[in-house]
Amino acid sequence: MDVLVFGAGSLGSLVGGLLARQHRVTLVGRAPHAGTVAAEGLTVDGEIECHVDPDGVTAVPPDASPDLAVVTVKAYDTDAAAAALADCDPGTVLSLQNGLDNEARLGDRLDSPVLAGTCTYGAMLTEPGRVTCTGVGEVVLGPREGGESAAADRVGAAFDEAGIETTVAADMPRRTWEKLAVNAGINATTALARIENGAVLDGPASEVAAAAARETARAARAAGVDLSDEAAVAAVRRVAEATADNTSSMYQDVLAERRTEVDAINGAVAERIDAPVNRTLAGLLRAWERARDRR
Ligand SMILES: NC(=O)C1=CN([C@@H]2O[C@H](COP(=O)(O)OP(=O)(O)OC[C@H]3O[C@@H](n4cnc5c(N)ncnc54)[C@H](OP(=O)(O)O)[C@@H]3O)[C@@H](O)[C@H]2O)C=CC1
Ligand SMILES: CC(C)(CO)C(=O)C(=O)O
Repeated sequence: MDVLVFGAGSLGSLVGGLLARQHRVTLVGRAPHAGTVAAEGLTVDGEIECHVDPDGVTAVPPDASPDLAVVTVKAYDTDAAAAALADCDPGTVLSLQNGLDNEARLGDRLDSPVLAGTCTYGAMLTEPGRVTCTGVGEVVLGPREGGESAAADRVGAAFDEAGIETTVAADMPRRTWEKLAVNAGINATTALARIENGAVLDGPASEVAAAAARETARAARAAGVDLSDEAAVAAVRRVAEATADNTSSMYQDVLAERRTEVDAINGAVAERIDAPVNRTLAGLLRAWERARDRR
């Protein structure tokens, strides 16, 4: 399969690197990483080790016509990704991003079928040309509106062939909302309290995380998706246990003084229903981002 990964930072480099063991892959990322990949290849280390030779570029090549485009930019860059992909008319598009509405935004702007995906692999770009796999997880993908499709089966088979743990699912709307509940519960709570994921399992942070997850489940049900409060809270606890020592991506963003994905996570919940916990978490993170922008 001819695969173009749009947004070759941490996750895109890991997924693209693993896919390159079996497929022709182009990583679209930033300098100097893209140049190093083009000149010297990409090294994957950590829980998976390999060295592969994908193409590395800083823009979608004018003659690109990929069978699959995997979108791995941060949620706030999704519209720009869609604009950049419009000209190359990918056979299928797959979002592996966190947050709500990424697939809808891509679908609104592209003619290609857009698949939803969730990913529990952990990735960290450590230097140009090198990405560390910090956790082997699973990719779950399927049609964004649910059900089955030949495109989802093809992409699932291609990921499988490359040795990526993959499930093709017919219930992506529920799974996307469940992942949102996990991120709504863990990310902002850990970023604001400056704690590792495991600290939401008990103590003062646990009720904040559970309340944010319950509100997310309520927003899911308002959108016609069957996600119970109990399932959402159980998912937060399961992930917090499995990633107890992790610094969540939002906490990492705050530590590095980077913009966060709060708008697509807690903000997306608070936009849909009256959700005081998510509204407060989003408000505090946005206040921090505003102060950061002014520094
Ligand atoms: N890292 C992880 O382990 C996991 C991440 N995710 C999700 O995956 C998504 C990506 O996360 P992550 O990989 O950590 O983020 P990164 O910031 O590491 O990667 C995104 C990359 O895309 C680049 N990019 C953005 N716009 C363009 C463009 N127009 N052209 C070329 N490159 C571009 C960014 O560059 P720049 O920063 O210069 O804009 C950055 O290098 C997020 O939604 C995250 O929540 C999900 C599961 C695990
Ligand atoms: C699952 C979790 C919470 C792992 O840290 C994550 O997706 C993130 O940090 O963004």
